Amino acid sequence: MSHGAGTPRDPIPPLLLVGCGQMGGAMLAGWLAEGLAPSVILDRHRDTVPAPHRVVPLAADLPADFVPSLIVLATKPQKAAAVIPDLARFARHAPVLSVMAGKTVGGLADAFAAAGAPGAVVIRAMPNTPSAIGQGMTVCYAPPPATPAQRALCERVLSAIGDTAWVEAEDQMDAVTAVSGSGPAYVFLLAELMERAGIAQGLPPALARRIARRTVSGAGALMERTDVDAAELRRRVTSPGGTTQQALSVLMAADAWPATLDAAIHAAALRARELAS
Ligand SMILES: NC(=O)C1=CN([C@@H]2O[C@H](COP(=O)(O)OP(=O)(O)OC[C@H]3O[C@@H](n4cnc5c(N)ncnc54)[C@H](O)[C@@H]3O)[C@@H](O)[C@H]2O)C=CC1
Ligand SMILES: O=C(O)[C@@H]1CCC=N1
Repeated sequence: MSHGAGTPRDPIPPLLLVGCGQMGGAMLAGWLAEGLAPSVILDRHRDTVPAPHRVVPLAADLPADFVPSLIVLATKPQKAAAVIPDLARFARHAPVLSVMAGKTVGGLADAFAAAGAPGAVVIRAMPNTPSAIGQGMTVCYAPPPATPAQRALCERVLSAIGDTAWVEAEDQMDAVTAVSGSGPAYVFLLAELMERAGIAQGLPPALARRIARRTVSGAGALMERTDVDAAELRRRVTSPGGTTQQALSVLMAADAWPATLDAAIHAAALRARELAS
């Protein structure tokens, strides 16, 4: 997130980023754009990072002299057990920020303890992919052992790539995951379906694609710049007896979007709970 010309900030503290796929890569892009202290990325599927950062394919290749301020865990939840033993030596000195869906701070701290880092502090965050352009939404949860300084460190790192919020109850992270973690996919699906429907209505594919994408991004940008409720912004498009009202009578039928989105978000939250184990 830009902090304005003429107000240079210290770089984001050095990170050990473990897992640099879709989400880790999106966060890294955001951090690189904001200025990141020399950091190390562990992922055998990532070839390069700009200097002075380093990428290593295997935990055995992690530089012995590297002292990260924060370990960002961004592998799939199913890989957590495999990767944690290699990170224990770092977790004795730096907090761990897990962005993995479902995985609880207690379960992760236990895994670090079993791997030889009994005092490891794990903080959870649920970011989303617009972090790549500083437009992310990240919600965090810190358990009681986390110090104010450790919370502030996570806030510094995550606020560099978008908006942040904190919850006091860890079980809310599953609902957050279902709304804002997975949420960009719902919005991209909307663009996809609008494009397809435009083509079905006879538009040239390139034009259908362009107007669908621009409508979604323009509506998002408009919402970003106002506190007006989404429902009111919707009403402002809806002329009585006009075209939008006809469309919304389909979309807003009780068994249409209201029920569908509710069921979708419920399913995602349930899945997050399952991923805990
Ligand atoms: N994709 C998204 O939009 C979001 C994902 N997340 C979370 O982020 C995590 C990663 O998800 P994605 O980036 O989508 O998955 P991904 O599959 O794109 O990335 C995972 C990366 O981890 C790497 N990896 C696997 N084993 C490793 C190991 N032992 N050491 C180091 N790196 C290893 C893989 O090579 C891969 O690049 C998941 O836990 C997910 O719940 C959270 C919010 C949003
Ligand atoms: O689909 C997933 O499980 C991850 C978590 C939120 C977004 N992607």
